[in-house]
This record gives sequence, structure tokens and C-alpha cells, in this order.
Amino acid sequence: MINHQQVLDVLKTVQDPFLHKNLLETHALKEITIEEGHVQLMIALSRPDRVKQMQTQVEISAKLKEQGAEAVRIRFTVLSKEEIQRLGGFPEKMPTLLSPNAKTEFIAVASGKGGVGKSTVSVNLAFGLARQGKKVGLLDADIYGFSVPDMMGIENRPSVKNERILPVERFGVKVISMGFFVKDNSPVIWRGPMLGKMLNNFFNDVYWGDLDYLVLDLPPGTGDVAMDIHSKLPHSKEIIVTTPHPTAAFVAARAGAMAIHTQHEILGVIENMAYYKSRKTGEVEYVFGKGGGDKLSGLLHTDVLGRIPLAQPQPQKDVFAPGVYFNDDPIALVYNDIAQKVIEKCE
Ligand SMILES: Nc1ncnc2c1ncn2[C@@H]1O[C@H](COP(=O)(O)OP(=O)(O)OP(=O)(O)O)[C@@H](O)[C@H]1O
Repeated sequence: MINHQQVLDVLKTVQDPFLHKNLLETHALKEITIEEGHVQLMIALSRPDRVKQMQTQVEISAKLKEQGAEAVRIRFTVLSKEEIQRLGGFPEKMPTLLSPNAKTEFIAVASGKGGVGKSTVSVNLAFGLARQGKKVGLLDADIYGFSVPDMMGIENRPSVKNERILPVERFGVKVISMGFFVKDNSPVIWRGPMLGKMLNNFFNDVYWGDLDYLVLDLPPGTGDVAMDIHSKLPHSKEIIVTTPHPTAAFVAARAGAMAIHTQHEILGVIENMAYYKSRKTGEVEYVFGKGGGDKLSGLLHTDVLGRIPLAQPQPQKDVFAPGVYFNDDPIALVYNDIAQKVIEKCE
């Protein structure tokens, strides 16, 4: 048969939904009677919220029944202002990236089509910024083609604290990807309102902490999904990635037009796979043509922030992150230079 102490032990495991303290700490138990397994309680929560009362009732009842209670009846009341004050008041809401005083700069990375290296650029730009001493987050908003976790060799998943999602931290960069929330690499079919809701969750429910920059890897192209995401992003600055072939610039210019249409300032252009430099002879070859970056920057009236050569990242001894150019890689220097330009332009 259940006793008084068991009830107290259960209340210790149930939280006041607004104070984030357990019901024993908040002195929530105002009345208690136990008669032959029938438990009657009066519980005071910090706010008279019907939904939270119901959720609390269900949780307490289930736990008490597990302890042997035959029937549970709970009435609710509200803690007084003085009681709440004595408990330190309501905790301040954790700030979100969209809070009015948040100082995080959003840098969205876009491309006219897939496969030009947009995700590679997003990942390595994030590291470039982090190497300049900035606090950086990376949001893989390439909803349908998320590849950031694989590129960074991330195997763990975000954790949850105080009902907020904590991003996965990898080499000092905080990462959230759609890939963390789908099972077995299954395709994502969210559109329109669902997509907007999910993006909002990424901004509001993820505890990013105090970030200087959030780099966003956008879906490629200028179709519906890319447009949806563009229009749902808050004030952000955009970087457009292109390959060096002059015709590629026309395709990429459409992504630029979309940025302008959604009132996002264009920070500049990155020409990826710009040339191949032989590690043996130092000879340079323009494998994919020449001039795409200049053409695109001319069309969009902006600058070329950098030209990244064609080369796979050098594999590291102790870490697996196949898409990351680490410090000892000459391409990391190119990204450092781009990161510095981005910082200058933002400041
Ligand atoms: N400078 C580079 N040198 C060599 N390989 C590169 C370079 N940039 C990207 N790649 C490779 O090209 C492939 C496509 O890159 P990535 O996934 O970054 O492109 P993407 O534009 O994001 O594509 P999608 O939008 O379709 O996901 C990857 O295998 C990547 O490793």
C-alpha cells in the first residue's frame, strides 16, 4: 500500500512546468490524504494553465499507480506571488537567435544548382570563421540533401536540456542538421507550412548560445523548396557559390536574383573548383574553365570572395571528417582568407 513518503518521492520527480523545479522544491503539495490506497492531493503550480495541469495530473497519477496507489485524485491551485518570489521567480526565457537583441549574423550559402560544392563551402567557411576566433554555428538547411553530418564525420545526435535542443559541437562549431532528425537516411517530404515550422524550431528551440555567426547551408537551385527557405530566413547575408565555367555563372545568377528578391544582401561570390594545382609540379590547370566567378560577381554587382582549387581534403590521422580542410591543408588558408573578408564586410 502506498504511503506518504512514496508520494513525496514521486513529487520530487515531477517538475513545475514554468519554474523548472521539482514539485517538492516548489512546496507544491498543499493537501494530502491517503486512505486504503486512494490518494487525494491538492497541488499548486506556478501558473493556472489547464493544459499543463492535465499533463502534470497524468504524470503524477501514472507514477503513483506504479508505486501501488489504487486511485488518484488531484485538484490544482496556484502558488502565491510571494511563494514564486521566494523560489527566485520565473526563469528568464533562454534567448533565441531571433530575439530582438541577438547579435548573430546569418550567412546563407546558396547555389544555382546542386553539386557545385555549396555544402563543402558552408562547412569550411564555418571553420574558417571559427579559426578567426568567432563563435560559429552551422545550420544544414539543405532539407532534402543534408550532407553536413557526413562531411564532418558527426555520429552523435543533439541532446535536450530544459526543453531546448543542444546542437552537436564538432571542432568548436555548433551544428544542427535535418539529418539528425530523420531515421535511416529516409527521404524528407516536408513542404510549405511544415517546412517553415521546422526552420522556426531550428531558430527558436535550439539553444545555440551566444553566436557571432550562423552559417546556413541552403538547398541548391531556385525551385519551390529553395524559395520557401529563402523567404523564411530572417535578415541574412548571402554568399553564392559557382564553378568557374562561364555558363555556370548564369545559373548561379538566378540564386543571386532570389536572394535580392527576398531582400537578402549579397556578400559576394565564391568560385569553387576554380583550378587544379599539381602537388608535384605546381602546374595550374583550369579544368572546369575560367571566368565564372568574375562573370557572376559582375552580374550581381558584388565581389569574388575567393577561388578554391580542386582538391580533396588531406585525410587526418586521428579524426574522420572527410569534407573538412584542416589547418595543415593549403586550402584551409584560402578559407581563412575568405572568412576574414566576410568578417570585414559584416563589421
Ligand atoms: N574544391 C573541391 N575540390 C574537390 N572536390 C570538391 C570540391 N568542392 C566540393 N567537392 C566535392 O564535390 C562533391 C559535391 O560537393 P557538395 O556536396 O559540397 O556540393 P553541393 O553543392 O552542396 O551539392 P548538393 O547541393 O547537391 O548537396 C562532394 O563530393 C565534394 O567532396
